[in-house]
Amino acid sequence: MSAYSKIEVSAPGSIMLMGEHAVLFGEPALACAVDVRLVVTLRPRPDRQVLIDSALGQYQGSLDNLVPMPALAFVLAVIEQYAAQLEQGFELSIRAGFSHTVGLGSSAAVTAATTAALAAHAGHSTAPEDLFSIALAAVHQVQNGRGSGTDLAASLYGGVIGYSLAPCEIRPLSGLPPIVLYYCGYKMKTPDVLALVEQKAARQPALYSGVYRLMGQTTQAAERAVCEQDWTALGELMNLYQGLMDALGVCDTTLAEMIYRLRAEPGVLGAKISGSGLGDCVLALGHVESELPWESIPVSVAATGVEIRYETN
Ligand SMILES: C[C@@](O)(CCO)CC(=O)[O-]
Repeated sequence: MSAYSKIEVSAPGSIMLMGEHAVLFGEPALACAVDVRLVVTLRPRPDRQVLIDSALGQYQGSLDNLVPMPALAFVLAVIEQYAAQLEQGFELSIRAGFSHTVGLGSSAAVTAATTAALAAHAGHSTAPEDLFSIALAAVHQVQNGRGSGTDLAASLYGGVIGYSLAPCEIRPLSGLPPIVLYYCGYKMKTPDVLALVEQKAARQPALYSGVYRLMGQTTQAAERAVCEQDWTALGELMNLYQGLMDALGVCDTTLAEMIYRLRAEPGVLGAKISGSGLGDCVLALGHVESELPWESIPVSVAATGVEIRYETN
């Protein structure tokens, strides 16, 4: 029997500040954990049953026979990583303090929190570097090998990070000035956007490589700006990166309108798409005074990543 009656893991949401797309081609990225959290609670069971209760659906299965359910794909992919090593099943309850439709990294947060809960239940290391490789394998399983893991790293480690995929490097950075996220009202799934960009890149491979290299140089300069707390430079680099995302083909009329409207605000230092593009969110650095017609989400950086609490009775 387990020595605990409950394991509670909370993981923060996250946003991509820079490095979108290019990070998948070896360039650096910048991301941060944000102050909205998702909580996964695991209660061990005496048998090998797996019960999941979440806003995305209810699930009932067994560690020996995990039936796919698309709405819970990330959670089930993590469970699959541990199933053979677990003696006892469990009940999992998932509660998010933020919507999974806006670009706050809810898939990364649920993957990070579930990985930590199952590692704890299996008696494995819960050090972020150990959780990271398992969580990334689960993401790759769901997304056919696609996904940089930038948002996962931000959710697991917390704070502001510089990130590179291969070799994997997570660099903790200092704080950020105010950020506001605006949701455009629709989004396209990241793997679908990546597939579109892949098609375009296949027609102009040399030019796309050049754009990814420039994106990498821009992100490196942005990481220096964050280290030096030079927010004017960071804002300019965000605008530059946005131009490169437009060149890749992931901007559209609504996102462009939002970006130019935000840049006209006196308190805004820079504005760009956050995430894969073709919908979802625009990120503005600085203060926005005017009422704008899009859902706004003020963001503050979450200093802590995944937190694990055991309860005994
Ligand atoms: C487009 C992309 O770079 C960011 C999506 O938030 C994909 C990834 O990093 O996995």
